[in-house]
Amino acid sequence: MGETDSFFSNKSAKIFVAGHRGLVGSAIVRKLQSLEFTNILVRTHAHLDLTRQSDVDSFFAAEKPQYVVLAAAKVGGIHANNTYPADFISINLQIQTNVIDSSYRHGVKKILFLGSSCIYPKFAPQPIPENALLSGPLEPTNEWYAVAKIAGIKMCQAYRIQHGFDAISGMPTNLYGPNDNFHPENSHVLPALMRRFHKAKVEGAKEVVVWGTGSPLREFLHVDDLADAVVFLMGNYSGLEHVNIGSGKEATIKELAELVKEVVGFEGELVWDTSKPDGTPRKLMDSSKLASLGWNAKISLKDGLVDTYKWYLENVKQ
Ligand SMILES: NC(=O)C1=CN([C@@H]2O[C@H](COP(=O)(O)OP(=O)(O)OC[C@H]3O[C@@H](n4cnc5c(N)ncnc54)[C@H](OP(=O)(O)O)[C@@H]3O)[C@@H](O)[C@H]2O)C=CC1
Ligand SMILES: C[C@H]1O[C@H](OP(=O)(O)OP(=O)(O)OC[C@H]2O[C@@H](n3cnc4c(=O)[nH]c(N)nc43)[C@H](O)[C@@H]2O)[C@@H](O)[C@@H](O)C1=O
Repeated sequence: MGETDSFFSNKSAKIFVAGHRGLVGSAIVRKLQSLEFTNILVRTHAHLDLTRQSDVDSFFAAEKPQYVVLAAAKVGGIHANNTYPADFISINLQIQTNVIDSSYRHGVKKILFLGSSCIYPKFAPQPIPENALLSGPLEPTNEWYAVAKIAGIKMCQAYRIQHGFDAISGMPTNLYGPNDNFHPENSHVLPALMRRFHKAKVEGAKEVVVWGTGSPLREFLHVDDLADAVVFLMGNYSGLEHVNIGSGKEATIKELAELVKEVVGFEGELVWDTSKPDGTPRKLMDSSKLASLGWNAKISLKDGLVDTYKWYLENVKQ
């Protein structure tokens, strides 16, 4: 079946995984290694700053990767997005523009760009289909990041239309798992709560503060499922439209907090800080397009939380 077939058939192809030390990039490297890909190209941020156009160009000219997965980005939770809008729009636009353009100009066979479910309008129809893109106003707490990600999708489409470049985009829902960012303020809700409940358990605290009202709904996907989907798309999809990547399962923030509390073993009370923003009320994606291609998520939220807490205890300095 032509081009898409060749990704799985050449295990020695040079694959650049940008952002390989992050939550997503590290999971993609693990997945590629488990499939016995032998030529995975990585660079730390310190060795290659992807916002520097000429450095990125020189890197691609010297290394000539055949495939690229772009998992390097400025990423954070609701507070970070709301507090550092300039960083979220400018760093992401720079990284993705440099990597997509250099990939095209240096003969990369295929690139996968990662966006996020926040690209969709705040009040999009639920579950959100791919064609809800640009159909209404964005959620204000993350519109800067969303605009950058929308530009990334459009850049992939434009390079495909004008140059025939095989650039595809995957839109993951909220992710979690090993190598997540557990920063107390700047992280996403799941690692933030895991850290806070763990600290409270160790210190014998009676209560834990959780942000917002607890009513927003979120769809969570374990990063190992996401990595599986990314590799699946590299081998099986070459279309113009971006592809939603979700679990199809949603929980309120209150339900999530109760589950994290149970997994961590904290026995105190939850206190809601309603001065903190709720963000989008609901963002369940319609992942039927990916399902029709033959991919579905496998890891339940409970199992994923148990796995992530184990990783946290073994790897994060307490
Ligand atoms: N986490 C989530 O819930 C979701 C993530 N995504 C998408 O997945 C992708 C990866 O996110 P995630 O793994 O969570 O993010 P992380 O923050 O865990 O990882 C991002 C990686 O990118 C690197 N990076 C950042 N800036 C630069 C730069 N200028 N030059 C080189 N490397 C850089 C970081 O290195 P360093 O730490 O050294 O700066 C880090 O290794 C992003 O595109 C994100 O939008 C989409 C939906 C949800
Ligand atoms: C992946 C996605 O991630 C972000 O959007 P978000 O889904 O709103 O992300 P979040 O995980 O930070 O919050 C989810 C919900 O949880 C509540 N909440 C409770 N307590 C804590 C808490 O302690 N920390 C955080 N961060 N949130 C908390 C919080 O108030 C909100 O209602 C964007 O960056 C966006 O750009 C994006 O792509």
